[in-house]
Amino acid sequence: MTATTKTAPDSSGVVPFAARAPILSLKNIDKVFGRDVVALKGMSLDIRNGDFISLLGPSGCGKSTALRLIADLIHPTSGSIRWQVDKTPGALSVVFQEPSLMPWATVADNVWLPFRLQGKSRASVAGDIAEALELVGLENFHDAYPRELSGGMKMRVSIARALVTHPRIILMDEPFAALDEITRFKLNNDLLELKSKIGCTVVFVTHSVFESVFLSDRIVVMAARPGRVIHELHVNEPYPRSEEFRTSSEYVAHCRATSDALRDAMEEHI
Ligand SMILES: Nc1ncnc2c1ncn2[C@@H]1O[C@H](COP(=O)(O)OP(=O)(O)OP(=O)(O)O)[C@@H](O)[C@H]1O
Repeated sequence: MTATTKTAPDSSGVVPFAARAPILSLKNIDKVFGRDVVALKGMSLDIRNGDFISLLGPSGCGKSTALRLIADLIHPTSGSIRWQVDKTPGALSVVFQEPSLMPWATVADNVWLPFRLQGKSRASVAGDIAEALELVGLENFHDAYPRELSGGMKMRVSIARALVTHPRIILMDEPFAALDEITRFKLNNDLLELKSKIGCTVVFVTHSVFESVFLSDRIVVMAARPGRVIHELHVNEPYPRSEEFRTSSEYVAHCRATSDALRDAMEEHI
């Protein structure tokens, strides 16, 4: 099957996809590990300013590989990845499933890390650190240590660390998968609020149809063996999205369409 675009009914308030300026483009990417593990085949994706893109698909379809390629942590076997805007230091940041905080450092020192790696003193970026912690609701925890925080709070620190450099793109690899459902819902809501405040672009890896529909305006559905894009769905529903959206008929319709696309992905083998 070739990649298709499924477009959900239009609603007001969402910037049309075609009107968004491109930030980064993947063109016809192949990624082969070793001799014959084809993790990605012919993947193309335009990431545009303000997108919230979810990469959704079965285990092994190459979601994390795509994210690592975008983050420049690994390189494509063939194809190209091009920034369409200037890539300044801190223009891209990554949030992983594990918060991976330094246990010996305070919350504020953990958030300082990306600047520290750029050689900037903590004093010179104190305002940015305070702002990032306030954005994730941890303004009273500057001096706490990771061991004093819940799982959800640790993930908030990890998100603050990703935000602190004011990135153009935030890549998130199943950041909430290890959290309980209530914390996950809360962080989903907070992430959308955060995005509307700072206007960043997000690429989010998930296994969850429900999470992808709630958060995204573009859902890229991938199939495995070899990893590739088989559908792109647009969730043209306005932000902010509230708890009411989770129980609306529109949400249910998008979840059904996304489940159908995921079923295609599970059945696809070249
Ligand atoms: N460093 C590596 N060396 C060899 N094979 C790899 C490597 N990284 C990924 N792969 C393989 O590439 C394929 C895609 O892996 P990837 O982790 O990107 O999938 P995924 O969709 O993120 O899976 P999951 O949902 O289980 O995390 C898999 O077959 C995986 O085993």
